[in-house]
Amino acid sequence: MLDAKSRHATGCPVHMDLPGAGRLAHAGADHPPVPQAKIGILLANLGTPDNYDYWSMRRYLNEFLSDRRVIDYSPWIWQPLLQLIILTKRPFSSGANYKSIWNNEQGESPLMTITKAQTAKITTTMQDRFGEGVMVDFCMRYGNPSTKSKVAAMVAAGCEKILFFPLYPQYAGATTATANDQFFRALMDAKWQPASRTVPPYFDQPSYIAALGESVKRGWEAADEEPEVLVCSYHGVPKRYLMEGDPYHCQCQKTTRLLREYLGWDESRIITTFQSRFGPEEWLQPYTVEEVARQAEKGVKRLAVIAPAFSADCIETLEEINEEICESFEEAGGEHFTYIPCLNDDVAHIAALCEVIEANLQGWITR
Ligand SMILES: C=CC1=C(C)c2cc3[nH]c(cc4nc(cc5[nH]c(cc1n2)c(C)c5CCC(=O)O)C(CCC(=O)O)=C4C)c(C)c3C=C
Ligand SMILES: [Fe+2]
Ligand SMILES: [Fe+2]
Repeated sequence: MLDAKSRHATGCPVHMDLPGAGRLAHAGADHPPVPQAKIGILLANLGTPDNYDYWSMRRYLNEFLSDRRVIDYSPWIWQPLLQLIILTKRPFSSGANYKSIWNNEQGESPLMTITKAQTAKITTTMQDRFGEGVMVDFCMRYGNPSTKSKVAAMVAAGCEKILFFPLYPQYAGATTATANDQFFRALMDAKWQPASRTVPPYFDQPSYIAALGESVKRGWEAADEEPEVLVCSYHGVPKRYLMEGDPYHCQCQKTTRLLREYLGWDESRIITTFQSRFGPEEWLQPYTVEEVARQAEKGVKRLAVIAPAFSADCIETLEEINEEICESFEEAGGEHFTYIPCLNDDVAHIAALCEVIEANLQGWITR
């Protein structure tokens, strides 16, 4: 009869160091199942409501706007304002905006549909390169699928290493850092904690800039008449965050410069602006909605907007840029407004993201 130690050794793939399929689960009364070792690549985006009704919107906005990386006021002051005023009104107005862009066929928001498409394509590329030992999935910082549930699923599937990739080209505390915080919180629950890495911002990756540049060229070709000015509209943050050391503003400015250099344009044709201001504080300037009106007042008739901070089209691009910002330009005398879509699951974008992933897998796996 085997004693406990040798029973463990007979079945446990880690202990026995069995190669390949030999690692498949041994389970018994005296040992948990141990799956084949894998590397997990977990993509992360911001999150989106499950639906556009009041309660779905309220749940989502509550989680989002209670995050102190997003709004850093003292909870003693902020929470009463949020719970009693903002969350009684905003779920209705934001819900109506979401309804206008909803993917009714799949019953989800565009951000969800696009993130799924990106994940499917990245999975194919990564498994072609590295085989079945690599597992790709996505999670959201707010709402579903939660970061916690996806980290738990990767650990249960045998991921002994996880590469966590927040899909924001530019770093911001309100996006990249809070996604990473949530990832590390999820790891706190793991008995067997995987080795983990987070992917740094990739705004200066040449293949990302080239993908943006090619999408601008396509936008120029598709426009009825060639636009005179390109506005690079980034999601805003309070100006105070820049003054307190957040590099987001600088990385946005540099993205525009690299894009301009890629296109070979001079500075008069391309502008950096910031959108989606929220609350009474000053945010990064110039505000997109005001700048497009100023351009029209200066005589610009044909203007294009691109949103390089978003890896996928979402409420902020499909609704805010295409409607509110377009209206502001046209009301001030502008005639042709072109919105250049986000890179989404475009071939060049997927190739750029896979290049970033592969660079960050160095030392863990090679082709
Ligand atoms: C209130 C403060 C906010 C900060 C700071 C902020 C930063 C920030 N956000 C993104 C990307 C996205 N934001 C999205 C939606 C969204 N953002 C805020 C507020 C702040 N964002 C709100 C209240 C909402 C919800 C919609 C609304 O009620 O207006 C989304 C879209 C999600 C979707 O479902 O489509 C994205 C993506 C970045 C990149 C950023 C700072 C760098
Ligand atoms: Fe936002
Ligand atoms: Fe700067």
